This record gives sequence, C-alpha cells and structure tokens, in this order.
Amino acid sequence: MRIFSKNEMYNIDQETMEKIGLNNGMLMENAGQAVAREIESRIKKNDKIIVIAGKGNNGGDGVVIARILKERGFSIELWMSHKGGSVAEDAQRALKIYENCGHSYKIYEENEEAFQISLKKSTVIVDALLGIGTKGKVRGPYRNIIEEMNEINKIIYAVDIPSGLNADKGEVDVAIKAHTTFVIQGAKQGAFLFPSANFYGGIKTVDIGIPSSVIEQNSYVKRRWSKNEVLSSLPHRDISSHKGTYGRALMIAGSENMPGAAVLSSKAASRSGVGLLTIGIIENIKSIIGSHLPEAMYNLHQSHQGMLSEVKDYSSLQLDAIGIGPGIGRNKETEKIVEEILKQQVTLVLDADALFHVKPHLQKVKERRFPTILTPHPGEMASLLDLSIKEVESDRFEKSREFAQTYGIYLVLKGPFTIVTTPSGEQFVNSSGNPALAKGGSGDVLTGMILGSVLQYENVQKALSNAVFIHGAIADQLVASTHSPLDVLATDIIEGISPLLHELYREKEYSTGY
Ligand SMILES: NC(=O)C1=CN([C@@H]2O[C@H](COP(=O)(O)OP(=O)(O)OC[C@H]3O[C@@H](n4cnc5c(N)ncnc54)[C@H](OP(=O)(O)O)[C@@H]3O)[C@@H](O)[C@H]2O)[C@@H](O)CC1
Ligand SMILES: Nc1ncnc2c1ncn2[C@@H]1O[C@H](COP(=O)(O)OP(=O)(O)O)[C@@H](O)[C@H]1O
Ligand SMILES: [K+]
Repeated sequence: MRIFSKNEMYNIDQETMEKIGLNNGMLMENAGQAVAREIESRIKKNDKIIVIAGKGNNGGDGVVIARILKERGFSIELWMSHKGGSVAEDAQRALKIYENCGHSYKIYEENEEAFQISLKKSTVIVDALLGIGTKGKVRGPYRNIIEEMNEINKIIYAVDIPSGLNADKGEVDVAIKAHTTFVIQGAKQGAFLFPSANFYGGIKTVDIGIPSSVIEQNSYVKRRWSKNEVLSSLPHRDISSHKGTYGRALMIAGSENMPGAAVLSSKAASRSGVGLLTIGIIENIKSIIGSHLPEAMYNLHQSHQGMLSEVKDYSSLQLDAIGIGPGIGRNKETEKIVEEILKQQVTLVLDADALFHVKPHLQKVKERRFPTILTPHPGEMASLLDLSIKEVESDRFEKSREFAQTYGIYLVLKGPFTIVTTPSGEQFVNSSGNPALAKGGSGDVLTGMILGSVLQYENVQKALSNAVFIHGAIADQLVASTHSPLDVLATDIIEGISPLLHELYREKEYSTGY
C-alpha cells in the first residue's frame, strides 16, 4: 500500500490531468466506480443506504457512488450537504449526470430533521463529505452532520478519508468514526498518525488508474511494510557460509544500574543471526550477564573510562557493526565513547543513551561513510529536534524524513506504526505490534534485533523493516495465543524470535520453493 501526503496527491492529480490527459471528472468517475464496487461487495439488497456528499470533489465521488449503486438496484438516498451553486464544478457535473439518469437527491441545509429521520432508518452510511481538501477546524453544517452520523452508530464507509480528518497530520477536531475507509490510490499520511488513525477502521485501497510514472515522479516512496514484504525479503543462508559470513558485531550496553539492558539487547542480537557477538560491558555486571548468554564473547572494562581507551582501537575485533546505547548511562565517559564510536568505519546502531549523547555530534554523523542507524522513540526524537513530543507525533513522516536526509542516516522512529526512513527519504511504515510492547525493555530488544538483522541483509532498509516487523509480530502472536496485553515482557519477545522466524521461513519455503 502506497502512502501519500496531501500535496503529493494534488500534484499527482494535476500532472495526470496536464500530462496524461485524464481530467478530474474522469478520475472522479473512476474513484466513484471503484469505491462503489467495494461497497457493493459488502452490502445487501435490503440495506437502506445513505450517501452524504459534501460540496468538494470528495462529495463528487459520493455522487458517482450513489448513481452506480442505484443503477445496480440498491436502496440509496443521496444527500448533499449544500445547495447546488456552492458545489465544486466536477461534483456539479457528477450531480447533473445523476439527475439525467432520473434520480433525485435531498439537501441537508434545507431538511435537517428529515436527514436525522433518514439516518435512523438507514443501515449503512457512505461518508463523502470531506476528503483531503479539509483545512483547519470543521466548519458549517459539516460539524453537525459528522456528530449526528457518529451518534447514530451505524456502519459507515468513508471515501478517501473519514470526514473531518486532516490528510497529513494526526490531530483531530471532529471526525467520522468509520467502519472501513476506501482510500483513493493510496492511504494518506494521517492514517498512520494518532489520534487520527483511530478513526479509519479497516483501510482498503482503490485504484483509479493513475499511471505509476506520475506517482513516482510526484511523491516520495512511502509504503506499508507487511508480512508479504517480509517474506519476499528474508535472507537466504548459503550452504557454504560460515560464521564470518554473518558478521562480527559488538553491543555496548548496560551499566551498574541497568545491567538488564545489556542482556536484552545482546540476546536479541544473537537470536537475530549475528555470526559472532561481542558484548562490551563494565566488568562488575559480567556475572549477571554471562549466565544468560554463554555463546557471546566479552569485551570487559573496569569502568567506562577503561572502555574509552580501547574504543579508539577496535581493529583487532574486525567488527562489521556496533550497537550502542541501551542502559549505558549518561555521563562524560559514555558521551566520549559515543563520540569515538562515530569514527569507526562500520555500521552503527545508536539507541537510548547513545541518542542523548549523539545530539551535539550530529555533524560528525553526517560525515560518516558507513550506515548510521538511529532508533529513537518519540521522546528521544523530540529531544533530538528540540520539539515537543506532540509536534513530532503529529508530523512523524515529515519530521523523520527531514532528519534522515539532513544527516544521511537511517532513522527508525518507534511507536505504533514505526517508520523506517532511509538517507534518501524513502519511508516504510510497520504494520505489526500492539500496546503490549509499551513496556520497559522492549526497545532494548529491538536494538539487538536490528544489530543482528543489519548483518544479514545487503539492503539496510529491508533489515530494519524486517526486524521491526518481527518484533511487533511476536507481540501480536503472544497476545493472540498465550498472553494478554498486560503481561508481555521484553524477555518474552526474545523467546518469541525463534518460533516466529521458524514460521516465516516455513511460509517462505512454501511460497517460493526454497
Ligand atoms: N487524484 C485524486 O486525488 C482525486 C481525488 N478525488 C477526490 O477529491 C477529494 C479532494 O477534493 P477537494 O480538493 O475538492 O477537497 P474536499 O476534501 O472535497 O473538500 C473541499 C471542500 O471542503 C471545504 N472545507 C475545507 N476545509 C473545511 C473545513 N475545515 N470545514 C468545512 N469545510 C471545509 C472546502 O470549502 P472552502 O474552504 O473552499 O470554503 C471545499 O468546499 C479527495 O479526497 C478525493 O475524494 C477524486 O474525485 C478524483 C481524483
Ligand atoms: N502501542 C504500541 N503499539 C505498537 N508498538 C509499540 C507500542 N508502544 C510501544 N511500542 C514499541 O515498543 C518499543 C518500545 O521502545 P522504547 O520506547 O525504546 O522502549 P524501552 O526504552 O523501554 O525499551 C518500540 O519498538 C515501539 O515501537
Ligand atoms: K470522506
């Protein structure tokens, strides 16, 4: 599923008209036809269906839908929010065609009470009031109509966007609570931001025939990353491979107060395919960690001060990647370690306290020639950008892209719908996970999984997106089988890596023959 911003969608629309020659009326007809087909497969002949159309082009789509479904013999009442004169040109044309077919409609502005009665009698409502053109707070009759539709508690199918929502941002004033939203050509960003994502219900894309060349030239790549993408990109282990093939990684994590972060991140890295893992820790927590991971090697130091002197020369370890941050603490030594690590010519994964320390050194990050991966949660992202969490959360796509492009990094902005952004600005939105993950330690596990994963793939983005998907999918499976959303621990996620990978590889084998 492609994801678009409002401007991208308007540019795509414009170029389709100017360069391809499909005019807005044709696109509206295609959109209405496509959504009508989807709705038709979900309704019955005895349903009483109301289509409520606004005065913009979203309303025009609604008018086409009403006509098509009427022609197919369904019981349809079309309501326009406004009188004819104020309706957009192409929507007016759609309305004329509708009337030419011998159908009539009613106007909300003139019949508010009758509308309420019709709403009560209806079984299904099609919401074509407002689409991507919505700006600011909802005005005029729309506010009342939206509130009345929500109160009535019927099945609502929304066209393109649940009316009232902003296409790009997560904030909500008042909006339709949809059962399903039929998104035109692709979802709009707001479908993956909160709280607006809560209003969409199920999302189904309808294709209105916009040429892919126009889409590619007028939008950034933004896609949902789901199980199919994971299955088609899981790495294959060659029969002649050996442990060196799968990389040498170092995980610098943990401190006296947070030894567990080292256990969680290292164990998760081991379970995610690393050939050889070394754990960089301070000596007095070794006894806690060693029993958890006998497979690992250790790079022990009496203190972070001691670690710092060695960081300057890691060449003997022949590393391919370093993960740093979970639980290392925030002090002068750990900051210096992070600063030194940035000079290492290997893939880097920075999380937690390393994100705190990297902020004054972002220019050095920009100069790096090897992949640098930052995995902030919204709070860490906000602090890297000097913004509030709300400002980040409402605009996750743009904020991540700007940051990733400015510093040439891979960014994993965590949260529900984690977004992976590449240095060139391509974005991939995760589709797995649930609030069972909202618990201390699950981020540490993800860091380990990412460190393990990057060494298994030639393509860093696929490695990141797959690690994020698998992390979330484990939590989904636990909640669906043996756990509740309350009791999933970070260690349960680690224990879930093997069963999930096993299942994915079996499925891949089944579908691709190897
Ligand atoms: N390729 C495509 O993308 C295609 C897209 N198509 C469809 O077009 C839709 C976009 O249509 P659109 O641009 O006409 O905007 P739309 O959402 O109908 O709203 C505009 C109207 O709402 C009003 N209004 C705005 N804010 C408001 C507020 N806060 N409170 C109250 N009113 C507000 C605004 O009023 P104004 O500000 O002008 O006074 C204007 O009248 C898109 O979502 C898709 O369904 C297909 O038909 C064809 C191909
Ligand atoms: N409501 C949620 N739905 C899906 N995933 C979530 C949710 N809340 C948290 N997560 C995931 O859990 C992980 C939490 O990471 P983080 O905040 O760094 O945790 P910690 O620092 O406590 O280990 C991230 O991968 C995040 O995407
Ligand atoms: K709508």
